[in-house]
Amino acid sequence: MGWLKRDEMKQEVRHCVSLLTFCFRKRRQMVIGHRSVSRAWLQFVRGFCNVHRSTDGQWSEMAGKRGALIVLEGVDRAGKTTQCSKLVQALQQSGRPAEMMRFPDRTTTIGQLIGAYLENKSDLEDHTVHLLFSANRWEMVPLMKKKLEQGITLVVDRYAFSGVAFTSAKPGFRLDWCMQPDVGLPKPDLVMFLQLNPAEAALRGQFGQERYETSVFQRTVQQRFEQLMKDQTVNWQVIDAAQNIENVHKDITAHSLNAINKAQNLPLGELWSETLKN
Ligand SMILES: Nc1ncnc2c1ncn2[C@@H]1O[C@H](COP(=O)(O)OP(=O)(O)OP(=O)(O)O)[C@@H](O)[C@H]1O
Ligand SMILES: Cc1cn([C@H]2C[C@H](O)[C@@H](COP(=O)(O)O)O2)c(=O)[nH]c1=O
Repeated sequence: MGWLKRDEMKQEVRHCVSLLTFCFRKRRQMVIGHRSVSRAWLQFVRGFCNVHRSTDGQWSEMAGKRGALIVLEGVDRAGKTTQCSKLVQALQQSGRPAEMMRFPDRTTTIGQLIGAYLENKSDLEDHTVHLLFSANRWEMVPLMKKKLEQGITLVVDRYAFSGVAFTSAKPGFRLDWCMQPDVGLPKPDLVMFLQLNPAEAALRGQFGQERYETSVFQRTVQQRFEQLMKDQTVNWQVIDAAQNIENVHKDITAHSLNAINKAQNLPLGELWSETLKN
């Protein structure tokens, strides 16, 4: 038998820990007097193997091995949601704890105001709605940090880059003004820009229903994203989103695995803290 690769080794260790946990739970039920000894032994085994199980039952590595913050960006209908779901599924299936988030998160009180605005059910002043989008990210920061610390990789459908690209596509909005409210957010370890011609994106499912879904506006949004991608403090990767779904997924997975490996021993950064200093 050949040597096990690092990931296969980790899988093996996780299986052993599962088995040991099961055995000791059974033993605990039988030998009540030795309960504390069994618990201590279990903790030792998990600590030794550097793994723990989160509340939703996923295995993850302990302190020092944080999850990665991975963001997918692009114009409307570029395929972000499709690819976020596929990536999370693939990571989970390979034993890497991962969860999806999306912005705007329309479930919160702030998110509901944004949702009504996007669906043209209400009107909001342009600066106000920009700040609401940003507040909708800040309200999720404690949860995001907690999950990353637990070793869970977060795959995020849009982030502050959409915030800046969409608002600055409106007349009278400077890029740096738009960036300011999001300075200091958790900095993504990787931002993948799904590159697709806005004209092609407009041909995909149900385009045109929400406020920003006009080809003219999306073309300006695309230009603003291109300006943001010049910032070398952010790890941007451009993905050809005109390929079929499986090939886009392959590209995204390769970049993500690389970012996950690199991020696990690095501290989480702060977005745009350096970029806007001068
Ligand atoms: N690579 C692809 N090729 C063709 N169609 C695709 C591809 N990826 C996604 N689609 C289709 O395009 C539509 C939009 O996909 P999806 O919702 O993933 O995009 P999105 O970028 O999240 O959109 P939005 O930002 O507008 O919510 C869906 O009907 C989806 O099935
Ligand atoms: C995060 C964010 C998004 N937007 C825009 C971009 C889209 O047109 C919608 C969200 O649509 P989705 O289908 O829910 O992805 O909102 C924005 O203007 N500002 C932001 O910060």
